Amino acid sequence: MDLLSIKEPTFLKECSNKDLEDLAEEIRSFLIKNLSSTGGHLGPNLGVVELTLVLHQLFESPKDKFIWDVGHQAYVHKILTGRAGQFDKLRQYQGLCGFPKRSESIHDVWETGHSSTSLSAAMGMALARDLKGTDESVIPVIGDGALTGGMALEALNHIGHEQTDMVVILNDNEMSIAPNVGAINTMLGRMRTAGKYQRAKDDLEMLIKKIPAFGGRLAATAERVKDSLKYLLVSGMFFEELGFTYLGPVDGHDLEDLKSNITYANKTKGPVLVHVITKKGKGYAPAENDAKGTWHGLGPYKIESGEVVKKPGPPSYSGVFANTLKRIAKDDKRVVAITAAMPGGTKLDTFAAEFPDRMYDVGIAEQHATTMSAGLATQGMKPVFAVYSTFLQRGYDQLVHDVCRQNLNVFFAVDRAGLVGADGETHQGVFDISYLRHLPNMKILNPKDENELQHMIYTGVMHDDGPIAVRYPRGGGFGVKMDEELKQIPLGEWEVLKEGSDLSILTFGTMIPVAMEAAEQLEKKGINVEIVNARSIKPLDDAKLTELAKQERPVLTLEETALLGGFGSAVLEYFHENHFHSMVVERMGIPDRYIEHGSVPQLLEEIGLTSQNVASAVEQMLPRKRQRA
Ligand SMILES: Cc1ncc(C[n+]2csc(CCOP(=O)(O)OP(=O)(O)O)c2C)c(N)n1
Ligand SMILES: CC(=O)[C@@H](O)[C@H](O)COP(=O)(O)O
Ligand SMILES: [Mg+2]
Repeated sequence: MDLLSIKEPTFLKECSNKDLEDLAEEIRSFLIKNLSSTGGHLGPNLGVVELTLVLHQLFESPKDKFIWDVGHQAYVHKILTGRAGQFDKLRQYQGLCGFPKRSESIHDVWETGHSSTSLSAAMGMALARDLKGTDESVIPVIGDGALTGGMALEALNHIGHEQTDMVVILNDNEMSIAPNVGAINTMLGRMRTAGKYQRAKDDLEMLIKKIPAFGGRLAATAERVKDSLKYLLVSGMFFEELGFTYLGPVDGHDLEDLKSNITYANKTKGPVLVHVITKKGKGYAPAENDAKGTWHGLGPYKIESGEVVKKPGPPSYSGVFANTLKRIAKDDKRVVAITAAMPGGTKLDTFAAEFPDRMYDVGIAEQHATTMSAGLATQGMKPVFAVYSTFLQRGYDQLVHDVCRQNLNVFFAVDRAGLVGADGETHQGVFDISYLRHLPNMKILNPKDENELQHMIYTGVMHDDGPIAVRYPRGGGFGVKMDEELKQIPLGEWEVLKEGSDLSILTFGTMIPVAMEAAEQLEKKGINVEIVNARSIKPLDDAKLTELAKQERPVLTLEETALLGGFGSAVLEYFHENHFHSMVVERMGIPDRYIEHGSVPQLLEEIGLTSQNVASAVEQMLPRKRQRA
């Protein structure tokens, strides 16, 4: 079948299992071929081909609602709902989103990207259904990794209590990005190997019903026998105890097993959890045999060899972070590294290789990681929580209530700070300055390159006056020379990169090269601007700001972060609070909207964070300054 001809999934109703098997093969070839050029989340999607086909055959999307947790595994769903033709632009500027997107299709009823939200959203939809008296099915699909997220457990607790009709599909492939971790994963392991519990339970109930009723005593005893047998048949009846009917383990690549169990689940009152066992990367050997998580999400690759196309270049910021932390941890025994299910992305897996007892992967549990770090700090340890900017949002109250308010020495290595590109709206790391800066006791540093990063990592570890965050972008540095000796970067001290008297551009990190280019363009017009590396976001460099104010020097702030509450806001606040009311200040940064997927250069162009725009902003400011003179 030509996948590009699919407009709606209704054709699946007429498909035999053989048709579905053929379709599964086509979909796998389509994914392997297309993603070899575009990149994307190949492993997760290869694992859910049969599951997605069965779901769309048994249910009526969008009346029946599929909620894909994280949503990185929704490519098959997108193919079956008429979007195969858009995969050549997957995760590209103005192309197909890598996650469910309600503006893309009526079949995308819930947007995801961050983990562990599906059960809560599903509960909301199910309660609305019951209040409206409609009869659609609500089917969240959550992975074993996403199940380690606290939100998922909060939702299970509530759903089980309310006994709300819902079919929860637990897609268990024993993998998060890396191999899954935690006690729940271990429990699932026991369930994965246990027999077909549900059948045994039904048979048992049938048997008990046949026992002649010699009065309640025998029946009551039989009931107790059945309940105790549960614990024999399936270890850790975690879900049943929470009020779910547990079905499983189900072979997630066997169409009949999937159909019979999901059909049974949909006919069962109350919440049902179908424990589906899948193989991540199914059907493509390099992805199937992926022990580390390389094939979870990746760039282009060579199909035949499975060789990932590596772009040569300087070391990644994440790599510099991890290497520097290893160097410090050798002598500083206080250092403990923490990740929330991102050992590979943060490169803490390399730290764990050297210090296996001093790196903790807590699962997709940023809230727990943040407060556990606070606990470690109370005991004189130096916790270093490496976390993507966007995922640290998940631990906001823990940042406020546990870390900053108690002024504890926690070091946040905020990775993927700034635009990340292909992952789009849900992953852009553009809010951390806004959500960290206003917290009393928090300090924030941002390096101009990988050499300054290594010094800031050292500064972060040595800092012993409360919490500190060092933020750095996704990808590689500039290939600058790395100093031999590590030194501390003084907080509240900026660095003049280029002298100039007409106007000062205050900027940091990835925007410095943009400012430098703008300065060159302006010099050709006889305009001489100063460029300042405002590497200390909090505290600001008060002396420098006062000097600029006394000179009544116009100031342009430039940042690859949200304008609202960002660095430019801090500068404005400073001038206002110190009554420098005549200062001319303009700010350039991320506007008050969500930035979709695309390459970072394309997104910067769309937003207007380009050297040309910086140069024209400066030119427009200067006459104003002259007017004031
Ligand atoms: C709050 C949050 N933290 C971390 C991530 C990064 N992340 C994306 S997918 C993933 C693993 C998901 O594992 P699982 O749910 O089992 O899905 P699978 O990839 O195995 O299909 C992680 C940690 C995220 N998306 N959201
Ligand atoms: C879906 C998800 O959240 C992760 O797979 C994320 O896409 C990883 O991002 P990096 O590729 O920047 O590590
Ligand atoms: Mg998984």
